[in-house]
Amino acid sequence: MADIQIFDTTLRDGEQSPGVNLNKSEKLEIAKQLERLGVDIIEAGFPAASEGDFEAVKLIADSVKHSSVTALARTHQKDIDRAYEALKDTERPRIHIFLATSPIHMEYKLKMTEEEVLNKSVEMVTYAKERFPEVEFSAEDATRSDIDFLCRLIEQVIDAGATVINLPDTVGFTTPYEYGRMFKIISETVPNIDKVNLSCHCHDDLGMAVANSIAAVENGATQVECAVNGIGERAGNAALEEIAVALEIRKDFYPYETSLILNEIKRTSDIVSKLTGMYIQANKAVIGRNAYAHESGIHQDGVLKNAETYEIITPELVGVSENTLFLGKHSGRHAFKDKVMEFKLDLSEDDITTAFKKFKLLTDHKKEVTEDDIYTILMEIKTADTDIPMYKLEDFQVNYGPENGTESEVSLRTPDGRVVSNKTTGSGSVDALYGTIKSLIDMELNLIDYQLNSVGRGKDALAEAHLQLKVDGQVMNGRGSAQDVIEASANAYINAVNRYLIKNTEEKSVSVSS
Ligand SMILES: CC(=O)SCCNC(=O)CCNC(=O)[C@H](O)C(C)(C)COP(=O)(O)OP(=O)(O)OC[C@H]1O[C@@H](n2cnc3c(N)ncnc32)[C@H](O)[C@@H]1OP(=O)(O)O
Ligand SMILES: CC(C)C(=O)C(=O)O
Ligand SMILES: [Mg+2]
Repeated sequence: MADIQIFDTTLRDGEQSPGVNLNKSEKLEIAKQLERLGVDIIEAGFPAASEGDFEAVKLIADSVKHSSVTALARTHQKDIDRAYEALKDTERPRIHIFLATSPIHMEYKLKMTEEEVLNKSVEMVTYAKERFPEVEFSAEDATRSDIDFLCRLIEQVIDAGATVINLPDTVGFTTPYEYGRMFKIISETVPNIDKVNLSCHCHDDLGMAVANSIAAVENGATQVECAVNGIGERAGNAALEEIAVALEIRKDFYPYETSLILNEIKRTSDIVSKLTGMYIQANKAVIGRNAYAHESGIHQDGVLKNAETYEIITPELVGVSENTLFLGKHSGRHAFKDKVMEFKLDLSEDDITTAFKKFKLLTDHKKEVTEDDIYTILMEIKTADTDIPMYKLEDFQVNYGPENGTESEVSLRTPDGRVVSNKTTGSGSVDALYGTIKSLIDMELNLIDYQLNSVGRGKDALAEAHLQLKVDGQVMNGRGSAQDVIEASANAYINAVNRYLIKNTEEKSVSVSS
């Protein structure tokens, strides 16, 4: 077993990032990639929070084989029962129970005394242990808790059957020295601490989540909780890729092994970024676009003479490669399939046929089809895997008119198979287009956020639009790509509406059958 267990919370704490809203198939794609990355534990969600979360955790638990799957629960029997229902068929189930231990959380949020928190924790760990072989207990807001109370509580929940004790820095308040000292005190004071794995869970409010996690490891933590691209509540969680690469590059200093397959990092980061719509800043450590670029003359000169003058991480280590050319206009299905299999996605023959058709269409317009383009196509196919009737863009036209406004005409196929059309005017191309689509859909639609990016470089790069749309009061993310920016924008808008239909149809069918 590796010295440090990697507990990935991208699908739970990561999904708590404002505006992130993944559906079941998107969560499954991310979970499978986390498994390929070699994470030890995947926190798949919070089953008691919603039917959608329950379904996603169950799907992941039933599909993932090489990582342990866990789910979050409050100290309520019904949360633990719900987690048990979702996880019971996975090979290595773990429950993750939490309760806050800081004075401010106990007094104002929970309205409980120290003794009540202690007794409830013991009671629920005991209850969970009758159902799960692995029980993780988190003392929420541990870094603002009284250390003597924390030690007393930890000792008792270990006696009740906890196998992992997590000490979260819930509000990103601590510093490396202070957090390390807390782990040291707990390791030296709690008499039965050697029976459990100690875990850290850091938030990045003061920009110290990764440094704090490493300080915890230096002081006895054997599990690190983190999220891909550092996503998570508020400023996010400690970034998995930064912790993994820091431990690897500085192994002279940190002699700890993890079971991560480092050259899967870039692929994992790309999937998470694409599906969550959370873009990665160019200068982000390890996976940012500029992380391996050398701009200034003296640096370029040094790198040409010896790359190690300015490069401590090689791009290959984390799977960053030149965005290589894919196949061309004259490629056949066999060669295409061979190349596509290199992405290691779980693709059916139907998926490959659909992807091949889209690839051929693209080669009609785009001179250079890259791996990124194909990846975008494959991700769209993988995550739109549903029989639920949806809206489809049939045709559109936008006529830019600076004086009388821009005119847009759109034809949509509705979920019940009709084709509806309308023409409206707006203040710009996207405004006009969205106004027309909105007029064709009988729901309350309000655009909250819209972003446009290019996939890859060059004038014929694919455009990728991401947006947030309030659909009948629920905030939905939408994503669309196309070679044309207007078409990508239309696809993203319709995608958000369709995601709403999928979410609500799935939730309805679950509550009818349960
Ligand atoms: C630090 C973290 O990341 S914690 C995880 C945060 N994640 C989430 O909250 C997931 C999304 N949440 C939800 O969907 C909802 O909040 C639910 C379904 C979990 C609960 O919804 P509701 O029942 O409507 O309660 P609401 O969210 O308003 O308030 C939370 C309640 O849980 C209580 N609570 C909070 N933490 C815990 C805990 N660990 N154990 C037991 N009760 C808790 C609060 O005190 C409050 O109780 P109250 O209603 O008696 O005042
Ligand atoms: C639920 C716990 C582990 C959490 O996310 C936090 O305290 O930040
Ligand atoms: Mg957290």
